[in-house]
Amino acid sequence: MLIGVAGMVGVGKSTLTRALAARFGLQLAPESVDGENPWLERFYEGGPASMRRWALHLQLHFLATRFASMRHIRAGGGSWILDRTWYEDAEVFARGLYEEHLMTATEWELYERLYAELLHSPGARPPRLLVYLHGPLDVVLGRIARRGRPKERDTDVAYWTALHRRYERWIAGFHRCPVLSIDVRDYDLVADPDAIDAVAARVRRRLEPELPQTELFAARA
Ligand SMILES: Nc1ncnc2c1ncn2[C@@H]1O[C@H](COP(=O)(O)OP(=O)(O)O)[C@@H](O)[C@H]1O
Ligand SMILES: Nc1ncnc2c1ncn2[C@H]1C[C@H](O)[C@@H](COP(=O)(O)O)O1
Repeated sequence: MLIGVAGMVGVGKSTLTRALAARFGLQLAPESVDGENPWLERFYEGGPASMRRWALHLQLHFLATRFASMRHIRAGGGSWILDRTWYEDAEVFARGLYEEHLMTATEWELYERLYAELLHSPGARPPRLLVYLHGPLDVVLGRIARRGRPKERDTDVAYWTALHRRYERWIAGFHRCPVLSIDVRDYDLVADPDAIDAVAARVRRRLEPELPQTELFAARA
């Protein structure tokens, strides 16, 4: 059993992923952002020139890390929740960098070839459900600012605006697994941790038709 949580940077994925993992007793697969990602700081640190310089390195890092994590998950079995999916890496971020001329056509072709191969791996079986978090750009920008990762705070708003638009387009055409879309203005886990109950109930309702003998949730519902 695998649930993916998807959405724009800063929208609230990690916060919700942790809360759902605790609520349902799922194992959590976090993203590779801090210590073990040597490319992210370099990517952000000098505006478009740095992005161009480090885009392919960063994309290969995320792709390799995400698929390594999926191999580990599939090998171990059990019930998992993912903080972001490989679909977003490739279809939102990497494609966006290419279309905005921050990756060359040759780099994109190489990346795409590798991604197409990885999609055939057992790790790439789609999640049972994708929980898609969305909210207006100003809400998301406010959260990025408040979270306070320095390099993100200093990144031009144009980058976030384009990414936000890409996310909206991407989810509109996403059909690889069932999607539960949640407007992040509907709950506030920071001010009210009990708000997880309502969100968890929505997730459970979406999963139940597919899990008649509930392999998950029964004990904790
Ligand atoms: N439901 C929520 N209501 C209000 N603030 C939230 C909510 N979820 C997350 N936040 C805050 O927004 C910021 C970004 O959340 P985070 O979970 O790190 O987002 P993501 O993983 O999508 O980048 C954090 O400061 C977090 O405390
Ligand atoms: N595939 C990616 N390409 C570029 N940047 C990425 C990718 N995946 C994640 N990121 C960045 C965006 C944020 O700065 C951090 C963490 O993302 P978040 O949505 O806050 O969990 O990594």
